[in-house]
Amino acid sequence: MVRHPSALSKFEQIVAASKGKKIVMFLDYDGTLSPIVDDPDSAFMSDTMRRAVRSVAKPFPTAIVSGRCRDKVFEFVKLAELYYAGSHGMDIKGPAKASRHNKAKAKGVLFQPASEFLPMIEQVHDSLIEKTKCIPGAKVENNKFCVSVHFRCVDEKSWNTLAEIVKAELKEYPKLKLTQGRMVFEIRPTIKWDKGKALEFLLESLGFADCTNVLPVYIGDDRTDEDAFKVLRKRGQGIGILVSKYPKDTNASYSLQEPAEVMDFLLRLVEWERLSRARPKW
Ligand SMILES: O=P(O)(O)OC[C@H]1O[C@H](O[C@H]2O[C@H](CO)[C@@H](O)[C@H](O)[C@H]2O)[C@H](O)[C@@H](O)[C@@H]1O
Repeated sequence: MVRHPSALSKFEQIVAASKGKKIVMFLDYDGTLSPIVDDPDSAFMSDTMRRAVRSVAKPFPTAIVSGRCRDKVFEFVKLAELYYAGSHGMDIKGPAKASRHNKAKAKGVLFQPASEFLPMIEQVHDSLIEKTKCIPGAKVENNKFCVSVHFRCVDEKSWNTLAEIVKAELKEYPKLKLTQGRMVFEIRPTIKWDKGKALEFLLESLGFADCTNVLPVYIGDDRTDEDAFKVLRKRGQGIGILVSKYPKDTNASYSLQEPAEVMDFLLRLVEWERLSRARPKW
């Protein structure tokens, strides 16, 4: 498998592609801004990473796109000036306050294409809490429009049993589907909506629909981020960056090894923007 070039070593190539264009940043949370840890409730973001994200969001409109529910990812990130797309893009909200990025339409935008699924997701969540009690280490997380069933702390011998419990539950809900992330089963509505659609929705809300003068940059580590990388490829516009230590099959064009490198990349972008503003234009 090919290792995609490092977004740090190809930094000049990336910023050259942004000439005459507005960069819009899209950042996944787990595994991208915070390191992967055993307990999903302890996936804290460092203060230095928070400062880097805050700095990048000043010159560039910035969105967090996560599988987590929006409120929870906001509790971790704590930056009110950002856009948030929680539940794999099914819960989108813009900053309440006006900023220089948000044209009237994007300010306070709220979009929840799966709201009819709320009661069903609640039911599945409650039922899976009961049914997985017999599997030590299993953790069921309510992500509002989806449910995550974690097996990172489950003995490998019980992975199949847990998968069977989840699959059996889903048989009762044909309108829900099962996908897999990093040591987690993700239960989601079957609607045609994902992180890629959320990216397109946010670009449109920001006033960049059908524009050629925009360069979306999406950084993510998980399978669900591939939907966004695919959208960028299809548009022939934007930069997809996969966070991974190992070569993977991906639709991204560049890679970064871990959250520490993501932070370096964000800070380099901030510095490049500062210098390009200061440079005389003749
Ligand atoms: O789209 P993301 O922001 O990357 O969210 C995807 C899932 O991330 C979380 O789970 C993952 O990170 C946990 C903490 O490091 C880790 O324990 C778990 O094994 C990973 O799968 C989150 O808890 C899930 O709800 C998200 O769907």
